[in-house]
Amino acid sequence: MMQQFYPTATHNFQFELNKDLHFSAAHFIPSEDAGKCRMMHGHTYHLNITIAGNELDATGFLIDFKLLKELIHKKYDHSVLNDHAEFATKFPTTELLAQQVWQSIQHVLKTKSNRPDCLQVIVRETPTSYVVYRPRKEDLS
Ligand SMILES: Nc1nc2c(c(=O)[nH]1)N=C([C@H](O)[C@H](O)COP(=O)(O)OP(=O)(O)OP(=O)(O)O)CN2
Ligand SMILES: [Zn+2]
Repeated sequence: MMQQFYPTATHNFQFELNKDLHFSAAHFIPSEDAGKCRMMHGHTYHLNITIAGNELDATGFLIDFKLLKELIHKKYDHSVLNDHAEFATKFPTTELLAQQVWQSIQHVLKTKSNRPDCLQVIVRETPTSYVVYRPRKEDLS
């Protein structure tokens, strides 16, 4: 688990939920600028996902923690990130993975009647490197 202090997303929602999850995957960055990362290699990616909203569902959930894990872990664990359709025309950098995770989650949140939003995705690729992705206001529901 990414047990540390996280950068925080500022907002005025009443409820904020955070989910830590991790998955193992391989990738390569086939760019001249990527140095040794042009070669296939693997990481255990550690993620922190922030969801916020003012309304809960009938169960009293903002969103089920389990759903977030299912969405992301099932999709990427023990896979080659470059093989996924979303990385057919772009490289699976930490930045673009964080953006993609946000898009996958927000797509599902939009179907929920209580309409929570994903405000932040942190992807840690190595013990010393991580990215924080936050949507623009106009990207939210
Ligand atoms: N802005 C980005 N820079 C780099 C990315 C990236 O996704 N976004 N990715 C890589 C490589 O994939 C690499 O796996 C991670 O790089 P790095 O943090 O440099 O890994 P090291 O273990 O070598 O880092 P130390 O400084 O030795 O801890 C490269 N750059
Ligand atoms: Zn890498």
